[in-house]
Amino acid sequence: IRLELNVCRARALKVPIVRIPFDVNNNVWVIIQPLVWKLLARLLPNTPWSSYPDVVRFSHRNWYFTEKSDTAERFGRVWALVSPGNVHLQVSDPDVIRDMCSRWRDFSRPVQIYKMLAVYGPSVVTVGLQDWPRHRKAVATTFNESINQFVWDESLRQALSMTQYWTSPPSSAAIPDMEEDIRSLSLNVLAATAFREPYAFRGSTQLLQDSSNDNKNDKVNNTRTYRDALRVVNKHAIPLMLIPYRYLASPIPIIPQALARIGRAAVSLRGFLTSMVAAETEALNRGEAGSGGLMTHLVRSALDQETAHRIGFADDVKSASKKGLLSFDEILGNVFLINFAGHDTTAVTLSFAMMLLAARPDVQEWLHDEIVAVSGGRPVAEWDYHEMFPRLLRCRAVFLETLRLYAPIIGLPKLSSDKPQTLHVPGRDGDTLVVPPGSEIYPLLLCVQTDPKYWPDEPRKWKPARWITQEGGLLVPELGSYLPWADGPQGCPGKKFSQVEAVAVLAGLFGGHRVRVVPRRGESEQQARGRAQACADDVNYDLLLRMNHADGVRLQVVETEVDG
Ligand code: HEM
Repeated sequence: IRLELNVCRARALKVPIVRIPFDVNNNVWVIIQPLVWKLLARLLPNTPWSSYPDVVRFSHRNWYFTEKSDTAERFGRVWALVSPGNVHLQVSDPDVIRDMCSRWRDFSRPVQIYKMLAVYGPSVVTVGLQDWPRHRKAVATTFNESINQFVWDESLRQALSMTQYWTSPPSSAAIPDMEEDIRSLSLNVLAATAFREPYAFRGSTQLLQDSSNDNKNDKVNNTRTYRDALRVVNKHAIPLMLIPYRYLASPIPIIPQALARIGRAAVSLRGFLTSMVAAETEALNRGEAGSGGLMTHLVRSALDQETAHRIGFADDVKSASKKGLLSFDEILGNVFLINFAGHDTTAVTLSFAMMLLAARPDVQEWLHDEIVAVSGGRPVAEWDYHEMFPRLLRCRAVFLETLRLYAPIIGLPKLSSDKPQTLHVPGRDGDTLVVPPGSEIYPLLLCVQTDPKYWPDEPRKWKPARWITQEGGLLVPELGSYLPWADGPQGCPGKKFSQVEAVAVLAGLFGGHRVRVVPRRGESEQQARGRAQACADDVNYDLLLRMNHADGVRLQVVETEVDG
């Protein structure tokens, strides 16, 4: 009955409708659906996914990825996915998406689904419309060119250490855990950028060794440094979002040891952050420069200048809000958020890029030629950010193309305000769509990013070369047709940060090395590469888009042979 009531609501909008029996985000369905798909594959082996009826295809949580631009062809640029839970309007018109992103008050982010990210306090993604500009102003000022310069230097340093780890035994035969190593690298870059304090790279096997030594020495916490605490907190963010860390860390005996350990790491992280924020505040009060990291910029943009000498921060959220500043808890909330938003997004994209590059030695060659030409054979320690980053267009192309097809965030839900909102949608009656108050609307990023109208050259193929124009510059996609970092005032402030990190890592690695797939017994090199491509296309979307079985393809990094 609820499904049919929702169908009636959707019909009133005069848009094509696809019915599904469960809301794709329904918690029970999220948990049981992998089993359902496994069972289906077993019962009907070799049945192509495209031959299933819509009711099956659109009940899959990954339908954005599997359908790509087909929905625009079949249903047009605005249509509705209707379940007993809700009507989800789907939009794949670049102009309409940009219009919605710029009208952030009319089409806001549904903050209630991000509330759980407020582990240490409110942040730019958890507060309502009224407080959002205050948070955004403080967060946006932290991202500047001096930070990018540091990200470049640190990412190169980490990439060299990672390459050394990958080319030394035991990893030289095959990388034990490529995804985990790239996550470590990305975490080290973020941790170092916060306070301009570098950390040594530790590969997955070294981390296992560290943790077993800690257990032997009875160190229950393994959070000796800010980076270690951040690693545990980021890795176990989901339990921390569900249960307040104070409860996990409390000495209640019924709390399992594993959870208690996570709780203690969260308490340690708060302690590190508190003392670091205090140090930055004192430096400011003494008229000193501070560390110059992300944290210095955040503290300075959020600090209450009038009372800095006395208490450092506006006392509470209310007084901070009156002055347009951030309270202490809000600063901690935003530091956590920046770390959370900036860690896995870049790391999973780099992991996809590694897998795809392993499948395509020709693209590695293409990258290598550019890196050698731009660096002029100088050692990595002399690679200058301002001189090299703008010229490493092929490295940037690999990252941009990976984000086009494998964007880590593929759903950007919007909620229309409490008044009807009009959108200009060409081709509809009167070229308008009136969106009822409180409607959920989803811009279909992967649909526009694979639409042949905007990406005419084999849009579903991973082809980094499409980003290099005939004049040798970087392609500027048609407005609204490429949105992995979203768009408008609420778009990602870490866009350049992530590009600088990714380009440095790719240049640092592929300047002198190649990655290859280790073939299975009896498998040809060609078949092994096909397996790497298939692995990149076998994905799951939990918090981010990830490969299901990256560990099923063994990669090896080898030094590039010098000609002659
Ligand atoms: C490939 C890498 C990245 C991608 C694809 C990405 C994507 C996005 C997207 C799509 C949003 C908007 C989310 C929404 O509206 O619901 C966003 C927001 C945000 N991102 Fe990123 N991001 C990346 C890297 C980073 C990095 C490296 C940082 C920081 C170091 C960062 C910090 C943030 C923050 C703070 C926000 C919230 C902005 C606001 O609400 O005003 N991101 N990101």
